[in-house]
Amino acid sequence: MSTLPPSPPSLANLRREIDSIDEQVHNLLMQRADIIDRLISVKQTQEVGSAFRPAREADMMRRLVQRHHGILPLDTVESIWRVIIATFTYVQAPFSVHADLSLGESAMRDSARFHFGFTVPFVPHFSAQAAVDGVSRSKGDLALVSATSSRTPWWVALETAGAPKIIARLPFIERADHPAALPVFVVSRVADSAMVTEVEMWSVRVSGWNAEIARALSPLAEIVAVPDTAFDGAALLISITAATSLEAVKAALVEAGASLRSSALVGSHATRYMVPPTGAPKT
Ligand SMILES: C=C(O[C@@H]1C=C(C(=O)O)C=C[C@H]1O)C(=O)O
Repeated sequence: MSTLPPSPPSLANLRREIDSIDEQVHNLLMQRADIIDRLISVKQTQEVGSAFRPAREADMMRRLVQRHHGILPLDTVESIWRVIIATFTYVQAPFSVHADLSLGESAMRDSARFHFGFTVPFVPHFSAQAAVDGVSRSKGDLALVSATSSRTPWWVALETAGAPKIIARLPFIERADHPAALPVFVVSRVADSAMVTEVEMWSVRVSGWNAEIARALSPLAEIVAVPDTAFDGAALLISITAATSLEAVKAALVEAGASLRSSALVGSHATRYMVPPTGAPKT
């Protein structure tokens, strides 16, 4: 005698399961929000510029990727958590995101919306300098500027004590097919204790800058350069990772024929974190 195969669950039952999960997710988010009041007083959020904590956020995003599995796309989980985290930061201390649109509007807008959602106000600017000025005038706003190219040496404005600093590089989780892949620096004022110092960002001014020197330096460090005609030189924004040192980069600059005029630390961020493209075959 053959037994009948178990009948598949009804659509109505599956929808009841989904409704129950949605309710739990919503309740948990409201519980998460209930913690904010207590967090504000413990963290003294109001006293130090932005409530944004780059070290904590980079760590949370990495753990999210590490525990994620299954058919739900990583893009979706990452964007949901970016909106959760950015909105909770905003609820602690309202801030705006000032974005430089001068190098292309759509990619920058995608990055801002992916990383900060639609609740955090978006303020468009037509130069990196203007976006950074917007942050300098504010208490806890953030600026988003390209991390790979620039028309002006906007980072020079970060050299003074009390000026905002580069605090993060987005996306936190890099991959070849990232939906908001534009490499972006976040500039803001945050508590020193909240900074990640794995990659230091240095503003270095040199004279005698040319394409050959840029080529000689490229294996050693990532550099954004803006020519400075007054000194036949350049304003450089240099990433110093654990694999190199400012001294080594300076020595290579001099070796290649440039002379150093000044250097100043203008921020730091977490080590870049790469995952394979979504759907890439496992190796
Ligand atoms: C909640 C905090 O503040 C912000 C919001 C976070 C969140 O919602 O998880 C995480 C880091 C901060 O940018 C915190 O500092 O822990």
